[in-house]
Amino acid sequence: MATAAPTTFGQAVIGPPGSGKTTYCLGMSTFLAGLGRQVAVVNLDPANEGTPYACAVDIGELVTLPDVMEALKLGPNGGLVYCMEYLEANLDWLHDRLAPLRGHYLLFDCPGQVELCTHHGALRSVFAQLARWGFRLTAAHLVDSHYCTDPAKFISVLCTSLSTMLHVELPHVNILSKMDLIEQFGKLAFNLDYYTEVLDLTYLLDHLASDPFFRHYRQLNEKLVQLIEDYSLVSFIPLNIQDKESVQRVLQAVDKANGYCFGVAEQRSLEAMMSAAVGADFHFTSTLGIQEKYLQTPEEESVGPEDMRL
Ligand SMILES: Nc1nc2c(ncn2[C@@H]2O[C@H](COP(=O)(O)OP(=O)(O)OP(=O)(O)O)[C@@H](O)[C@H]2O)c(=O)[nH]1
Repeated sequence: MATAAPTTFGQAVIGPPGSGKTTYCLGMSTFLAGLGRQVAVVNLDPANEGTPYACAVDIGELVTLPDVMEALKLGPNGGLVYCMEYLEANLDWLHDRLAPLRGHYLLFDCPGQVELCTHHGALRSVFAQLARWGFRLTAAHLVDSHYCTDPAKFISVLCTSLSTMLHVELPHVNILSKMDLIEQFGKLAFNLDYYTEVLDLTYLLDHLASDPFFRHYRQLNEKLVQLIEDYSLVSFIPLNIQDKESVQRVLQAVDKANGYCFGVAEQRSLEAMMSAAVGADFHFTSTLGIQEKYLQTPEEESVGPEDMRL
């Protein structure tokens, strides 16, 4: 009698270019290996030339962006779309490469082109096929946290995150990456939990209206914000990939989303179910902790750099 393939859990790591996907795959795979999970990273980004992690499967064996651009005289965007359509048409290649990795915990490093996750069909159909083959993936969607410091950019991040959630059709965790750099380009207008919980965006609209340029677009922004609030799906988990605590918080959310925490392995069942039950509380207190770590308080701001020296 044929034995059933072991359930394979993992993450599809997606997000705009430069949001930190490859760095996340390296950091998360190291963290998971430390926990004792048998982890493997699959590079599905044909633009990645040389990855910092050891690749168990590399799309570069099937198709590369430079080859496609040269052969078909396409630019980088058209080339990437073609590569993903090529992968979609050659899923048996992926199936064969993944077969020996059944039972591993898989991280898929995906290309960053935004339309692949918001409206183009190729990547979505790759994910759908993976689900049919029994891979239980969570989409780990990274966005650069410094967008929080600009209300207009934050609204567009919310729109992109929402359409990605609706399009990709996987259990989904939105992540604000590079928390250590959040205030690199300006101060946050509100506490961090305002941006992570996404509960009431009216204040953001008011803040935006103080800018003479955006005042003219108030109605448009109102409608966008209303759409995001009506769906009530988008929220974020802050991450600094160098900080183990924040990597662990992301992993908890990911494990909850794809059901890994309810599995039989590890001594985790009860504890994991409890963490699922108190998730809302935990998330709130953890955001406060992160705020204290990475954002300056008004008192600290009033102290000059000399005063802060020990
Ligand atoms: N300070 C800081 N830098 C980070 C963090 N995560 C990623 N980076 C940096 O951000 C830059 C982009 O990271 P990548 O991992 O290449 O981003 P990517 O999303 O894979 O980029 P593409 O492959 O172009 O889509 C690199 O210089 C990383 O070192 C973080 O948590 N903190």
